[in-house]
Amino acid sequence: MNILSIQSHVAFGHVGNASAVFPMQRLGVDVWPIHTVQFSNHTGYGSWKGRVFDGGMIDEVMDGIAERGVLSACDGVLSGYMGSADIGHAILSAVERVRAANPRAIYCCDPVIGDVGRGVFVRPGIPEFMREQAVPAADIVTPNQFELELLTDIEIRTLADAHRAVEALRDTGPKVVMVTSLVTEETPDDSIDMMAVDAKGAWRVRTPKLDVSVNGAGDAIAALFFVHYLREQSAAVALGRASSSVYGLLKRTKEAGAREILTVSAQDEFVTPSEDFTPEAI
Ligand SMILES: Nc1ncnc2c1ncn2[C@@H]1O[C@H](COP(=O)(O)OP(=O)(O)O)[C@@H](O)[C@H]1O
Ligand SMILES: Cc1ncc(COP(=O)(O)O)c(C=O)c1O
Ligand SMILES: [Mg+2]
Repeated sequence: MNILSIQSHVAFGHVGNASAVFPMQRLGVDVWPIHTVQFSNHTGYGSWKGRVFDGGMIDEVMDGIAERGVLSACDGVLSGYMGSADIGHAILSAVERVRAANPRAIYCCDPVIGDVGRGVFVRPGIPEFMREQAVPAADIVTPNQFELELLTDIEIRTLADAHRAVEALRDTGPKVVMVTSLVTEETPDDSIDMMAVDAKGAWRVRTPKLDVSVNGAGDAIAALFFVHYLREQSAAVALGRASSSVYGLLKRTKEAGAREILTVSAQDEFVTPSEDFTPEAI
Protein backbone atom coordinates (compact mmCIF):
# COMPACT_ATOMS: atom_id res chain seq x y z
CA MET A 1 0.00 0.00 0.00
CA ASN A 2 1.28 3.49 -0.92
CA ILE A 3 0.19 6.65 0.88
CA LEU A 4 1.12 10.21 -0.05
CA SER A 5 1.41 12.14 3.24
CA ILE A 6 1.44 15.93 2.88
CA GLN A 7 1.94 17.74 6.20
CA SER A 8 4.40 19.59 8.42
CA HIS A 9 7.79 18.22 9.37
CA VAL A 10 9.96 18.93 12.40
CA ALA A 11 13.63 18.08 12.91
CA PHE A 12 13.28 17.57 16.67
CA GLY A 13 10.31 15.78 18.13
CA HIS A 14 7.18 14.27 16.64
CA VAL A 15 4.36 16.19 15.00
CA GLY A 16 3.09 16.21 11.42
CA ASN A 17 5.03 13.87 9.14
CA ALA A 18 7.53 13.35 12.00
CA SER A 19 4.66 11.74 13.92
CA ALA A 20 2.68 10.11 11.08
CA VAL A 21 5.21 8.62 8.66
CA PHE A 22 6.96 6.09 10.88
CA PRO A 23 3.83 4.46 12.37
CA MET A 24 2.51 3.94 8.82
CA GLN A 25 5.85 2.45 7.75
CA ARG A 26 5.85 0.24 10.86
CA LEU A 27 2.50 -1.10 9.64
CA GLY A 28 4.07 -1.98 6.31
CA VAL A 29 2.91 1.01 4.28
CA ASP A 30 5.17 2.64 1.70
CA VAL A 31 4.83 6.33 2.56
CA TRP A 32 5.61 9.19 0.17
CA PRO A 33 6.08 12.21 2.48
CA ILE A 34 5.86 15.77 1.19
CA HIS A 35 6.55 18.45 3.81
CA THR A 36 4.47 21.64 3.99
CA VAL A 37 6.89 23.25 6.45
CA GLN A 38 10.29 22.36 7.86
CA PHE A 39 10.50 23.60 11.43
CA SER A 40 13.01 22.89 14.16
CA ASN A 41 10.29 21.81 16.58
CA HIS A 42 6.52 22.05 17.00
CA THR A 43 4.88 25.40 17.65
CA GLY A 44 3.65 24.34 21.09
CA TYR A 45 7.08 25.35 22.45
CA GLY A 46 6.23 28.99 21.68
CA SER A 47 9.36 29.51 19.58
CA TRP A 48 10.72 27.66 16.57
CA LYS A 49 12.94 28.20 13.54
CA GLY A 50 12.51 27.13 9.96
CA ARG A 51 10.27 27.87 7.01
CA VAL A 52 6.84 27.43 5.63
CA PHE A 53 7.15 26.13 2.06
CA ASP A 54 4.84 27.26 -0.74
CA GLY A 55 2.31 25.70 -3.07
CA GLY A 56 4.81 25.78 -5.94
CA MET A 57 7.16 23.45 -4.07
CA ILE A 58 4.35 20.90 -3.51
CA ASP A 59 3.39 21.15 -7.23
CA GLU A 60 7.01 20.57 -8.26
CA VAL A 61 7.42 17.47 -6.12
CA MET A 62 4.10 16.18 -7.44
CA ASP A 63 5.34 16.78 -11.03
CA GLY A 64 8.40 14.69 -10.27
CA ILE A 65 6.38 11.84 -8.75
CA ALA A 66 4.03 11.95 -11.77
CA GLU A 67 7.06 11.71 -14.08
CA ARG A 68 7.96 8.43 -12.39
CA GLY A 69 4.59 7.13 -13.61
CA VAL A 70 3.58 5.91 -10.15
CA LEU A 71 0.53 8.02 -9.28
CA SER A 72 -1.81 5.19 -10.31
CA ALA A 73 -0.20 3.09 -7.54
CA CYS A 74 -1.09 5.65 -4.86
CA ASP A 75 -3.88 4.28 -2.63
CA GLY A 76 -4.54 7.42 -0.64
CA VAL A 77 -3.56 10.94 0.30
CA LEU A 78 -3.27 12.09 3.91
CA SER A 79 -3.02 15.79 4.72
CA GLY A 80 -2.49 17.60 8.02
CA TYR A 81 -0.96 20.91 9.11
CA MET A 82 -0.90 23.07 5.98
CA GLY A 83 1.17 26.17 6.77
CA SER A 84 -0.75 28.47 4.37
CA ALA A 85 -3.90 28.48 2.24
CA ASP A 86 -1.66 28.53 -0.86
CA ILE A 87 -0.24 25.19 0.27
CA GLY A 88 -3.80 24.00 0.85
CA HIS A 89 -4.66 24.64 -2.81
CA ALA A 90 -1.59 22.69 -3.93
CA ILE A 91 -2.64 19.79 -1.66
CA LEU A 92 -6.10 19.69 -3.23
CA SER A 93 -4.56 19.73 -6.67
CA ALA A 94 -2.31 16.81 -5.63
CA VAL A 95 -5.46 14.96 -4.50
CA GLU A 96 -7.06 15.60 -7.91
CA ARG A 97 -3.99 14.30 -9.73
CA VAL A 98 -3.95 11.13 -7.65
CA ARG A 99 -7.67 10.55 -8.14
CA ALA A 100 -7.31 11.06 -11.90
CA ALA A 101 -4.58 8.40 -11.97
CA ASN A 102 -6.35 6.04 -9.54
CA PRO A 103 -10.12 6.61 -9.18
CA ARG A 104 -10.16 4.26 -6.16
CA ALA A 105 -7.69 6.41 -4.17
CA ILE A 106 -9.15 8.13 -1.11
CA TYR A 107 -8.32 11.39 0.60
CA CYS A 108 -8.09 11.69 4.39
CA CYS A 109 -7.94 15.27 5.65
CA ASP A 110 -6.91 15.93 9.25
CA PRO A 111 -8.26 19.49 9.54
CA VAL A 112 -5.49 20.77 11.83
CA ILE A 113 -6.68 24.15 13.17
CA GLY A 114 -6.22 24.10 16.94
CA ASP A 115 -7.36 22.52 20.15
CA VAL A 116 -9.26 23.26 23.34
CA GLY A 117 -6.22 24.33 25.35
CA ARG A 118 -4.45 26.54 22.81
CA GLY A 119 -7.29 27.74 20.59
CA VAL A 120 -6.53 28.31 16.89
CA PHE A 121 -2.80 27.79 16.18
CA VAL A 122 -2.70 28.02 12.37
CA ARG A 123 -2.40 31.07 10.13
CA PRO A 124 -5.42 33.23 9.30
CA GLY A 125 -7.31 31.84 6.31
CA ILE A 126 -6.62 28.19 7.15
CA PRO A 127 -9.82 27.58 9.17
CA GLU A 128 -11.92 28.98 6.29
CA PHE A 129 -9.93 26.97 3.75
CA MET A 130 -10.49 23.77 5.74
CA ARG A 131 -14.21 24.40 6.07
CA GLU A 132 -14.92 25.58 2.53
CA GLN A 133 -12.51 23.54 0.43
CA ALA A 134 -10.46 20.81 2.11
CA VAL A 135 -13.20 19.10 4.15
CA PRO A 136 -15.72 19.00 1.25
CA ALA A 137 -13.01 17.44 -0.97
CA ALA A 138 -12.18 14.70 1.56
CA ASP A 139 -13.50 11.15 1.91
CA ILE A 140 -12.37 10.93 5.55
CA VAL A 141 -11.88 13.73 8.10
CA THR A 142 -10.36 13.45 11.58
CA PRO A 143 -11.10 16.61 13.61
CA ASN A 144 -10.65 16.93 17.34
CA GLN A 145 -13.68 18.22 19.24
CA PHE A 146 -12.52 21.84 19.03
CA GLU A 147 -12.10 21.57 15.24
CA LEU A 148 -15.46 19.83 14.80
CA GLU A 149 -17.19 22.66 16.69
CA LEU A 150 -15.38 25.32 14.66
CA LEU A 151 -16.09 23.63 11.32
CA THR A 152 -19.80 23.18 12.03
CA ASP A 153 -20.63 26.06 14.40
CA ILE A 154 -22.20 23.48 16.70
CA GLU A 155 -21.27 23.53 20.36
CA ILE A 156 -20.79 19.99 21.66
CA ARG A 157 -21.97 19.33 25.19
CA THR A 158 -23.63 15.95 24.79
CA LEU A 159 -23.14 12.86 22.65
CA ALA A 160 -26.31 13.89 20.78
CA ASP A 161 -24.61 17.22 19.92
CA ALA A 162 -21.59 15.28 18.66
CA HIS A 163 -23.84 13.17 16.42
CA ARG A 164 -25.46 16.32 15.02
CA ALA A 165 -22.11 17.96 14.34
CA VAL A 166 -20.71 14.84 12.66
CA GLU A 167 -23.79 14.57 10.44
CA ALA A 168 -23.52 18.28 9.56
CA LEU A 169 -19.91 17.67 8.52
CA ARG A 170 -20.81 14.51 6.55
CA ASP A 171 -23.46 16.52 4.70
CA THR A 172 -20.67 18.72 3.30
CA GLY A 173 -18.87 15.76 1.67
CA PRO A 174 -16.76 13.32 3.73
CA LYS A 175 -18.59 10.07 4.43
CA VAL A 176 -16.24 8.96 7.21
CA VAL A 177 -15.54 11.09 10.29
CA MET A 178 -13.38 10.30 13.30
CA VAL A 179 -13.58 12.73 16.25
CA THR A 180 -10.68 12.75 18.71
CA SER A 181 -10.49 14.02 22.31
CA LEU A 182 -14.26 14.00 22.68
CA VAL A 183 -15.38 15.06 26.14
CA THR A 184 -19.13 15.35 26.63
CA GLU A 185 -21.39 15.43 29.70
CA GLU A 186 -21.53 11.62 29.41
CA THR A 187 -17.71 11.23 29.58
CA PRO A 188 -16.47 10.27 33.07
CA ASP A 189 -13.85 12.66 34.52
CA ASP A 190 -11.10 10.06 34.31
CA SER A 191 -11.79 9.16 30.66
CA ILE A 192 -11.49 10.45 27.14
CA ASP A 193 -13.70 9.42 24.20
CA MET A 194 -13.29 9.15 20.46
CA MET A 195 -16.05 8.61 17.96
CA ALA A 196 -16.16 7.38 14.37
CA VAL A 197 -18.99 7.32 11.86
CA ASP A 198 -19.25 5.73 8.44
CA ALA A 199 -22.11 4.49 6.23
CA LYS A 200 -22.42 1.39 8.45
CA GLY A 201 -22.97 3.22 11.76
CA ALA A 202 -21.46 5.18 14.64
CA TRP A 203 -19.06 3.99 17.33
CA ARG A 204 -17.47 5.35 20.47
CA VAL A 205 -14.33 4.17 22.18
CA ARG A 206 -13.39 5.25 25.70
CA THR A 207 -9.93 5.08 27.26
CA PRO A 208 -8.55 6.32 30.57
CA LYS A 209 -7.41 9.94 30.48
CA LEU A 210 -3.66 10.13 31.07
CA ASP A 211 -1.93 12.94 32.89
CA VAL A 212 0.01 14.06 29.79
CA SER A 213 -0.26 16.97 27.43
CA VAL A 214 1.58 16.33 24.19
CA ASN A 215 1.52 17.36 20.56
CA GLY A 216 1.47 14.99 17.63
CA ALA A 217 -0.90 12.35 19.01
CA GLY A 218 -3.58 13.66 16.65
CA ASP A 219 -1.27 13.33 13.66
CA ALA A 220 -0.39 9.75 14.61
CA ILE A 221 -3.98 8.72 15.23
CA ALA A 222 -5.19 10.16 11.90
CA ALA A 223 -2.46 8.21 10.07
CA LEU A 224 -3.23 4.97 11.93
CA PHE A 225 -6.99 5.34 11.41
CA PHE A 226 -6.43 5.97 7.69
CA VAL A 227 -4.23 2.88 7.19
CA HIS A 228 -6.60 0.59 9.10
CA TYR A 229 -9.62 2.04 7.30
CA LEU A 230 -7.98 1.50 3.89
CA ARG A 231 -7.24 -2.10 4.84
CA GLU A 232 -10.45 -3.06 6.64
CA GLN A 233 -13.04 -0.68 5.13
CA SER A 234 -14.53 -0.37 8.62
CA ALA A 235 -14.55 2.74 10.79
CA ALA A 236 -15.27 0.59 13.86
CA VAL A 237 -12.21 -1.61 13.36
CA ALA A 238 -10.00 1.35 12.43
CA LEU A 239 -11.15 3.28 15.52
CA GLY A 240 -10.39 0.37 17.86
CA ARG A 241 -6.90 -0.23 16.46
CA ALA A 242 -5.89 3.43 16.19
CA SER A 243 -7.10 4.35 19.67
CA SER A 244 -5.44 1.30 21.28
CA SER A 245 -2.11 2.12 19.62
CA VAL A 246 -2.18 5.79 20.60
CA TYR A 247 -3.23 4.97 24.16
CA GLY A 248 -0.23 2.62 24.45
CA LEU A 249 2.05 5.25 22.93
CA LEU A 250 0.88 7.95 25.37
CA LYS A 251 1.01 5.62 28.36
CA ARG A 252 4.66 4.87 27.60
CA THR A 253 5.29 8.59 27.05
CA LYS A 254 3.77 9.41 30.43
CA GLU A 255 5.75 6.69 32.20
CA ALA A 256 8.96 8.11 30.71
CA GLY A 257 7.96 11.65 31.72
CA ALA A 258 8.81 12.72 28.14
CA ARG A 259 7.77 16.01 26.55
CA GLU A 260 7.66 14.45 23.06
CA ILE A 261 5.69 11.33 22.19
CA LEU A 262 7.81 8.15 22.11
CA THR A 263 7.18 7.40 18.44
CA VAL A 264 10.36 5.35 18.10
CA SER A 265 10.88 3.65 21.46
CA ALA A 266 7.21 2.70 21.86
CA GLN A 267 6.86 1.55 18.23
CA ASP A 268 5.58 -1.93 19.12
CA GLU A 269 2.33 -0.25 20.21
CA PHE A 270 1.59 0.45 16.52
CA VAL A 271 1.61 -3.25 15.69
CA THR A 272 0.62 -5.01 18.94
CA PRO A 273 -0.92 -2.53 21.39
CA SER A 274 -0.47 -3.63 25.02
CA GLU A 275 -4.15 -2.95 25.72
CA ASP A 276 -7.07 -3.35 23.32
CA PHE A 277 -10.01 -0.97 23.47
CA THR A 278 -13.19 -2.07 21.73
CA PRO A 279 -15.56 0.52 20.28
CA GLU A 280 -19.26 0.26 21.13
CA ALA A 281 -22.05 1.11 18.72
CA ILE A 282 -23.80 4.37 19.67
N1 LIG B 1 -4.25 13.00 27.99
C1 LIG B 1 -4.64 12.00 27.19
N2 LIG B 1 -5.01 10.81 27.74
C2 LIG B 1 -5.40 9.78 26.95
N3 LIG B 1 -5.46 9.86 25.63
C3 LIG B 1 -5.11 11.00 25.04
C4 LIG B 1 -4.68 12.13 25.77
N4 LIG B 1 -4.38 13.13 24.90
C5 LIG B 1 -4.62 12.63 23.67
N5 LIG B 1 -5.05 11.36 23.75
C6 LIG B 1 -5.43 10.48 22.65
O1 LIG B 1 -4.89 10.94 21.44
C7 LIG B 1 -5.94 11.23 20.54
C8 LIG B 1 -5.55 12.39 19.67
O2 LIG B 1 -5.16 13.47 20.44
P1 LIG B 1 -5.79 14.90 20.25
O3 LIG B 1 -5.14 15.74 21.27
O4 LIG B 1 -7.26 14.83 20.18
O5 LIG B 1 -5.34 15.27 18.80
P2 LIG B 1 -4.92 16.69 18.32
O6 LIG B 1 -3.49 16.75 18.66
O7 LIG B 1 -5.21 16.62 16.87
O8 LIG B 1 -5.76 17.69 19.05
C9 LIG B 1 -7.15 11.47 21.43
O9 LIG B 1 -8.35 11.19 20.78
C10 LIG B 1 -6.92 10.46 22.53
O10 LIG B 1 -7.33 9.18 22.09
C1 LIG C 1 4.23 22.11 12.99
C2 LIG C 1 3.04 21.42 13.61
N1 LIG C 1 2.44 20.45 12.94
C3 LIG C 1 1.38 19.79 13.45
C4 LIG C 1 0.86 20.10 14.68
C5 LIG C 1 -0.33 19.35 15.14
O1 LIG C 1 -0.09 18.58 16.25
P1 LIG C 1 -1.28 17.77 16.94
O2 LIG C 1 -1.18 16.36 16.44
O3 LIG C 1 -1.03 17.89 18.38
O4 LIG C 1 -2.58 18.37 16.49
C6 LIG C 1 1.47 21.13 15.43
C7 LIG C 1 0.98 21.46 16.76
O5 LIG C 1 1.59 22.16 17.52
C8 LIG C 1 2.59 21.81 14.87
O6 LIG C 1 3.21 22.80 15.53
MG1 LIG D 1 -4.74 17.45 15.28
